[in-house]
Amino acid sequence: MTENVHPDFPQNPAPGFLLASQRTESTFEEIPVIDFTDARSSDASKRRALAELILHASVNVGFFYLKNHGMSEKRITGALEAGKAFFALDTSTKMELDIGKSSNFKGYTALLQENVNPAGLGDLHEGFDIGWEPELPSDEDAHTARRITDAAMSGANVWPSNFPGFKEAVLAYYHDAVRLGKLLFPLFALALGLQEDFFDDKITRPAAIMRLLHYPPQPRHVNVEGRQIGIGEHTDYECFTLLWQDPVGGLQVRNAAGKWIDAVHIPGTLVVNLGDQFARWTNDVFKSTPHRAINRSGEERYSIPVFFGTDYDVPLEPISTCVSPENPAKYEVITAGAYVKSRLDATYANHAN
Ligand SMILES: O=C(O)CCC(=O)C(=O)O
Ligand SMILES: [Fe+2]
Repeated sequence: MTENVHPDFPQNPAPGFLLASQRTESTFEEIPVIDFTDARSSDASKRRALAELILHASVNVGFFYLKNHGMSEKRITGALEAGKAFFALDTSTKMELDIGKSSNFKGYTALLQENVNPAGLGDLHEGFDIGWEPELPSDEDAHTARRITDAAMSGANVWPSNFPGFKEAVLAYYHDAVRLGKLLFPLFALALGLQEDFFDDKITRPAAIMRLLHYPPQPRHVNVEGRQIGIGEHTDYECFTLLWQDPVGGLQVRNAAGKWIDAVHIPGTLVVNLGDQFARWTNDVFKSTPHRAINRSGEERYSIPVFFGTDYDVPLEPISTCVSPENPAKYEVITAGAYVKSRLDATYANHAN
């Protein structure tokens, strides 16, 4: 035990240990801000202290802001501008990349085409989705064997033709985000009382899905009891999400008392939230918290989530620190890929138009 680490944070926790951390009342009013500087520290006690902050945010809120995350502002602006230019194209050009035509959930989602909340009438945003793409050809060679067992939503990305610079700007952001995600996994492992490298062989070709999102202003007459909003109430499907949002605002997080807490824009930060793969893996010690977005600003809103799952062939087996004889595993074991695909199928099958 190092002096910076809380005594409740043992190095070799027993099975069931983290069940004691299960939140009972997530009536949070604020979303914590966590400084990520120590993620890159060579001092293990600093990384463990950071992991402890992440543990608390994960069991009590399911959301936190990351500051000093290290992502390049230039790349963020590049991806944002690329998204704005893409969404400004005419609808027929965008519909050439219609996600509905894709067998692996890649491409363009028109306004109201998606519906994350089955009680909703379609989500008031348009989007552009990509999945894994290697940064260097050698990344791909190293994982050829894995491709064979990949789930249905892996496979080639689609890109607009005659649109110079778009693919480069989007992929530059994507690879920055993947690097950041790969730094977060070891911290979540430490937070769960696991070896820091627990996820390493499970994220060789991570199921990182990136979306460019555009939320037009909410028309006043359409807000039928919240049933047609920017993105309806939902939980995310993967392990965690890294979200960049512009200053327009509109993201809200629901606490256990049913109160919507604004996840306001904090300059220089990214929002991290946990998803259902982690909830399943941790037997609900990490809970994925419901959230939604409503753009009431009267301005256009843009955001860029990247959803981080493990490699698609990894089974979501409950983690030992989160299971005990009194609290047996709640969820059936399923591969990460099969789980995410089932959720994506539902999202696109639900749409109201
Ligand atoms: O755009 C946002 O602020 C939230 C997006 C979101 O929750 C999602 O895409 O899952
Ligand atoms: Fe979400």
